[in-house]
Amino acid sequence: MSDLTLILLSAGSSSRFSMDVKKQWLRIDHKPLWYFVAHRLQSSNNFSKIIIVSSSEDISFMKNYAEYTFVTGGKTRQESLKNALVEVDTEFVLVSDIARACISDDFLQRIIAKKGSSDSIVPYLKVTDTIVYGDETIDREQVKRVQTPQLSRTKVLQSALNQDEEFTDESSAIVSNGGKREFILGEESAHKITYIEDLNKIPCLEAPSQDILSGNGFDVHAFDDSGDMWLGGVKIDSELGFKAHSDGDVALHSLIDALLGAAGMGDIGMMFPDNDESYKGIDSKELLRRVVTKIYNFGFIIVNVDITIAAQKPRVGTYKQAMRKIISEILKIEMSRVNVKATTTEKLGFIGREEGVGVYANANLKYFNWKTIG
Ligand SMILES: Nc1ccn([C@@H]2O[C@H](COP(=O)(O)OP(=O)(O)OP(=O)(O)O)[C@@H](O)[C@H]2O)c(=O)n1
Ligand SMILES: C[C@](O)(CO)[C@H](O)COP(=O)(O)O
Repeated sequence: MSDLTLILLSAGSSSRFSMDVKKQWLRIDHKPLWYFVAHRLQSSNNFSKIIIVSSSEDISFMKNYAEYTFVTGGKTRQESLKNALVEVDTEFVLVSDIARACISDDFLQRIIAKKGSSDSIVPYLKVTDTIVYGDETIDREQVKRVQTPQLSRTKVLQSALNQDEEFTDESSAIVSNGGKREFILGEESAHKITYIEDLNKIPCLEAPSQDILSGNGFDVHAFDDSGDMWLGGVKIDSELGFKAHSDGDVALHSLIDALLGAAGMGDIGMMFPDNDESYKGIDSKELLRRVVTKIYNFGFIIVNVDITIAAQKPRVGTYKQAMRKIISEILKIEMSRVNVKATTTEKLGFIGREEGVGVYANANLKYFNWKTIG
């Protein structure tokens, strides 16, 4: 049984990366970056457990990829780490930023070989530029650029993080609590992705797959006379509305399912349960906006969508352009990539009997190609 647990910190908000996609979700071929890193480190060593710390929203999607121990993070890196340490039952713990994507096997082995020789084993890089602090040029030989992974005695780290102070790395907390740290030479390829430009500074990342990911949706709503009729994001001139927990926009619901299907993110009912009062009467454009934000955050772009409205009534021909316009604005794609079709069912079935409307939708996604920027 291994005496070492790996914690990967992935609960940051990626704000300095300044893109719609969070850096954790950039694709390396088909793998999200967080999974690429976990998989890479996992194959280098026999860890007792691998703990991934992330936001609860991310964790629900992360579970699609692999069976790690997932822990919900906190407001700061340190809070996230404290949450994860609760799950650690080994003598030693290796902690790394998920954003250090290209840690080499040789580097990892050098750190692990030092296990037990100090409370904290810390990789660093030397500084080669002149360093000015305020107005004073300081001795650069005394300056170290601290990296991760850092290897700590679990109990020492737990106690160090109980101090009433915020630390930016494990070793600083340990030293401030009276523990010892030992520095070892780090490596350039363990550089942290903070800004988009950092992607050019690390060597091991393959371009994202350019496969098309396709999803479909289908939804039906019955007519009722309780409210306005909304279809494809547009108010329809009708004395009837749709029976629903939300505003009943059956076309947008079908489209949401198509988008979630293409992304592998479940379905509309999982995301917006119809027993949740906060969604009562909600504008479905708002639901679509939330889904689109997630789609982009999780590293996808939307290629095109196609919607077929099966309705004996209302006639939707005159509304199709308006639907395409509003949908393209919400999806942040060209209007030419949004198609809306309508058909009757030749008076057959529940649609033909004018009891309600059914909508089929299709969506195609691709991974965001980060190789083309930066
Ligand atoms: N509340 C937080 C904040 C950060 N981290 C993690 O700590 C590491 C170092 O943080 P950084 O690279 O700065 O990531 P972000 O916090 O996401 O970036 P930013 O500050 O630009 O928002 C990252 O792996 C990040 O996911 C974390 O687990 N929990
Ligand atoms: C731990 C760390 O990676 C060492 O350099 C760094 O301090 C964390 O980055 P952050 O930007 O302060 O979260």
